[in-house]
Amino acid sequence: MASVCKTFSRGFSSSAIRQTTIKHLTVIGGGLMGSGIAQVAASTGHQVSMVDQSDDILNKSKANIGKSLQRVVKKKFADDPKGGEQFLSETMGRIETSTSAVACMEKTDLVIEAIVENLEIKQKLFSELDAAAPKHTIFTSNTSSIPIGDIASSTKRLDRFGGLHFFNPVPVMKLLEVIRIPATSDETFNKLLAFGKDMQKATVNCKDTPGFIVNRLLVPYMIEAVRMLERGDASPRDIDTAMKLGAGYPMGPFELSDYVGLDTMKFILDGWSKNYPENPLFRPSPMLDKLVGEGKLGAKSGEGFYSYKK
Ligand SMILES: CCCCCCCCCCCCCC(=O)CC(=O)SCCNC(=O)CCNC(=O)[C@H](O)C(C)(C)COP(=O)(O)OP(=O)(O)OC[C@H]1O[C@@H](n2cnc3c(N)ncnc32)[C@H](O)[C@@H]1OP(=O)(O)O
Ligand SMILES: NC(=O)C1=CN([C@@H]2O[C@H](COP(=O)(O)OP(=O)(O)OC[C@H]3O[C@@H](n4cnc5c(N)ncnc54)[C@H](O)[C@@H]3O)[C@@H](O)[C@H]2O)C=CC1
Repeated sequence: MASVCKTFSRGFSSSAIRQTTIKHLTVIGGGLMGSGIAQVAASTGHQVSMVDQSDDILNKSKANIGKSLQRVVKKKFADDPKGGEQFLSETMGRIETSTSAVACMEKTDLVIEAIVENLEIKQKLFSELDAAAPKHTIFTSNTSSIPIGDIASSTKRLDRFGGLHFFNPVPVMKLLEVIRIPATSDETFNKLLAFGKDMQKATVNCKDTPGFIVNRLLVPYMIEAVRMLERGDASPRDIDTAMKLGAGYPMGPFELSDYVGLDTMKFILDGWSKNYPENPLFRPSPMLDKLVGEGKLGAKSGEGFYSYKK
């Protein structure tokens, strides 16, 4: 059921054959991830409703999308400023904002949830959406660490539920992990894979196992970096330099922590510590608790392991 998408601009597969019939999606959460997902969805021709808790937050999200799109335009339309302007205004024009997720359900084919990493809050949201959304609407979560099955259990549409795990920054990172729970139908899973292709991401399939693929490997590494600092083995700067120059990572673990957000890291650690109390890897981190307690959440708050204040 492929259809030709005529709205793409140059550099974004103007002749691409759309893989799915997902035309409208609702992205819930306009933070780091939600704004990136909304941006890429709109720039690949989808109509997007982006939802958050207040118009203030949504205005900031739209401003961030505008800045990120400028970077894309600078690169992709270096020799075509008019084309760049058109791409930017068409993309922004496909994004509408709302403070009510329920109000967006009527017209939506796909929900991507990217709110705070807390099971109870995600379940409450999805149970409300389940009552409001049309039968065909597929629900997904972008959770980093919560089992998709636990989130889906708050709904009656387990066959139309899956995980779409994007990576930060979404406009740059090429990977999308597509997760199925045992009840996810083949039809739903195939639609999610096809949607990933429409988003111009490379997809990998994964069962609903803790951390999926990337975070199963990344989280222990990040935890050990913080433990090294807590033990006084080395400074954040030296650990970051070592991993960049010695292991070829684009960012060291402390730069990446600040980029991901220390509040999100704490939600992940606390959640896994509750779910796997026997695993010493997930014991609380006094340093992380202190920083988050002081409101030092990383780049987004101006300070984390490093300072970003100008
Ligand atoms: C004991 C306690 C421990 C706590 C335990 C918990 C641990 C939890 C950890 C797990 C976290 C889970 C998060 C998750 O679920 C999954 C993730 O997303 S993990 C993060 C994955 N991301 C990365 O690893 C990013 C690595 N970094 C990079 O790739 C680069 O540094 C980055 C692209 C961010 C920036 O590149 P850099 O060269 O440094 O800077 P430039 O500014 O020059 O950018 C390069 C290039 O990219 C373009 N660009 C950058 N950002 C954007 C953007 N937002 N929008 C659009 N374009 C962007 C920029 O314009 C440049 O383009 P050029 O054409 O090259 O000029
Ligand atoms: N930060 C990262 O690098 C990555 C995060 N994730 C996951 O994505 C999700 C979002 O993370 P971030 O974007 O980093 O968080 P964030 O803190 O930047 O943004 C979350 C947004 O959700 C909004 N929100 C909270 N509750 C809401 C509700 N009930 N309804 C509507 N909006 C609500 C907040 O106002 C905030 O704007 C989390 O599940 C996280 O684990 C996944 C991949 C990478």
